[in-house]
Amino acid sequence: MKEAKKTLAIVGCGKLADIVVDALLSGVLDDYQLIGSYSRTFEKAQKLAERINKEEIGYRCDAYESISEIIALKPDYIVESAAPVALRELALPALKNGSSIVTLSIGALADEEFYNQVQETAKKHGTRVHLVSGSIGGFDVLRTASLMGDCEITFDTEKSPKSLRSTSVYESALETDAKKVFSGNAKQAIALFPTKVNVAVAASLASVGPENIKVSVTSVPDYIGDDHRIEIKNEEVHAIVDVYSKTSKIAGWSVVNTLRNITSPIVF
Ligand SMILES: NC(=O)C1=CN([C@@H]2O[C@H](COP(=O)(O)OP(=O)(O)OC[C@H]3O[C@@H](n4cnc5c(N)ncnc54)[C@H](O)[C@@H]3O)[C@@H](O)[C@H]2O)C=CC1
Ligand SMILES: O=C([O-])CC(=O)C(=O)O
Repeated sequence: MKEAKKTLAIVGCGKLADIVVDALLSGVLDDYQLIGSYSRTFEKAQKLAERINKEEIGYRCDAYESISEIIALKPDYIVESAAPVALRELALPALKNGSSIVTLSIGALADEEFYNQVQETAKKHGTRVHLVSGSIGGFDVLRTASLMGDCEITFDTEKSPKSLRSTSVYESALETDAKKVFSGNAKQAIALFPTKVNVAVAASLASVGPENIKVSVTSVPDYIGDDHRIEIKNEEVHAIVDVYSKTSKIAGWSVVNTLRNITSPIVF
């Protein structure tokens, strides 16, 4: 018997959400139907819903004006592609109401109390939170190496000063001189760059925790894209996961990959 399609809603209708819709429309996510969208700006949610509706693919997607309306829809999965504050707002009520979450804004989980509440709520209600690989990868080796025993892990990012312009570390000298603009742990990093180092928190959650990973961010003039270099060592294993990406598209595609994995008979 053919399984019923899973229902999906998206919170945060920007560049990465658009990649999920591209995948839905091109048939790469045939096990899902996108039934609801929400974004801080209602027009963006409407625009995303219209992309589904104009194809006349046998169901409708509606745009909503609040996270609570999305939760009330009770979709099987909610894709969060907004910002850590949105994950904070939606996680507990959604998980309680029977929706699992696929999230990009993993930074919200650097707060241990929130992490524990999310974990307990999901467990109690039979729901799950999927942390996507985003702009990095290698969660398998990070989790496995840290299971084996004591390990050390570092996370070093290179970015262009352009992507730091909206942050407190920005100074005009960054346009001409390379500079390490942050050095600390993942909890401190996400507090300083709320939507730019979700990856560092993700790597820490897969290994030693947000306060025990050494994170640095270096600004490099005219750098195009982002490079994230993760290095983990224990007594036996020494692994380096280094992901360069020209744009953040890889993060959108990682949501698609996770959604496919959820319904796949063969699971990575
Ligand atoms: N884990 C990872 O590797 C990565 C994670 N991210 C996360 O994904 C998020 C989305 O990335 P993009 O699509 O590139 O950003 P974007 O700026 O193109 O789109 C985000 C959309 O969400 C909306 N939004 C922002 N805050 C919101 C809130 N509190 N409630 C509802 N809607 C809200 C914005 O209005 C915008 O339409 C980022 O903010 C970041 O937190 C981004 C890149 C990589
Ligand atoms: O795209 C990237 O390189 C990383 C990023 O924005 C994040 O982790 O939030």
